[in-house]
Amino acid sequence: MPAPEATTHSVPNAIEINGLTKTYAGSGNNPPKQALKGLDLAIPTGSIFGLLGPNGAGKSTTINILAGLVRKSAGRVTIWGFDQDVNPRQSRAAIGVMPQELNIDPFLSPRASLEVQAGLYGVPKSERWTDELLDLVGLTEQAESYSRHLSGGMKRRLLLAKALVHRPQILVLDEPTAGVDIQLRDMLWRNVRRLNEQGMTIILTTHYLEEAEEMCDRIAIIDRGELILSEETQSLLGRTDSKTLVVDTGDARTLPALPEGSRAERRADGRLAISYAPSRLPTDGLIDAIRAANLPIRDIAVEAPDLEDVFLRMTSGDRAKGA
Ligand SMILES: Nc1ncnc2c1ncn2[C@@H]1O[C@H](COP(=O)(O)OP(=O)(O)OP(=O)(O)O)[C@@H](O)[C@H]1O
Repeated sequence: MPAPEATTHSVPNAIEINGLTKTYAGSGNNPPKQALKGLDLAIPTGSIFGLLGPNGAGKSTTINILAGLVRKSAGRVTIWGFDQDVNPRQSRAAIGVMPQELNIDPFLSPRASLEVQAGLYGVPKSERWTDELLDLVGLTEQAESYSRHLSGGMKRRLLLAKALVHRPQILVLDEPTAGVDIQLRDMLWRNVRRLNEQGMTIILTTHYLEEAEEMCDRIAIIDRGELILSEETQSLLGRTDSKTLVVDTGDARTLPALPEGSRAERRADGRLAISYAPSRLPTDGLIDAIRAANLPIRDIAVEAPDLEDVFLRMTSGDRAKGA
């Protein structure tokens, strides 16, 4: 169990990372690799926090340092108010990590795996919640089977349960839905939301930007070992100040005269697409212009930018092109 002091106090930031640096030693022909270059990051208590970045950005390195699996080269990591270097036991007790790899002992049953894990964290028998955990992740029926007989999805469920044995305040999920089916994904997100509602801070990495947009209230983007931004998801999506008004004008194909600052084109399906900056041009001004051009409006929709647009603009791809 977490140390008593870890359970009774609350902190504004579940995790604080300051000047975090990691250089992996080189080997053979490979030079040393600086994976993190002085990362600063605060993860507010109670959030569902998305850590995003292109391949090789340093996400796994960050998570593995939080989990105590990789040693940082420099910097400070505070977990639930406990400095990892000063109070390693308490900081470890406050966090549970569901790793990417399916690292499960094939000869233990799910129940035994959870009991062993609880033992590793020093959870007294009277405080274990093995049955509840098995139920939570839908493994009650398989509780006594050999883990090697579990499907990939079931192994992932078991990893989630293992991350929770010591009732951590913070749950970290590293690419939890990579390659999983929709059913498992839904189970995972239902549980994540429920745990978050009960007060648990959730940190996840994902390659699925739609998923981050849907699940996370706050998102940090890192790239090449540096923080690019850390913002509320909504404000991040508002950053691009660009929307597209899409109008079905039936058979009419002319382009209307539009206010300055907007741009119209016909899409392959014949619909009129007008891109504009909502902060400068109100949508109804565009609709007036379409009416003034005597174009029928059969259907109308406004497309807002999604996280993918923001992400591509903020990370290496576009920055390298000078965008
Ligand atoms: N054990 C290691 N030894 C040497 N270099 C490493 C090691 N682990 C990671 N790296 C390098 O550090 C950089 C950051 O890797 P990391 O796995 O943290 O990125 P990531 O953002 O998680 O990427 P991905 O999305 O591909 O998992 C990469 O350039 C990677 O090649």
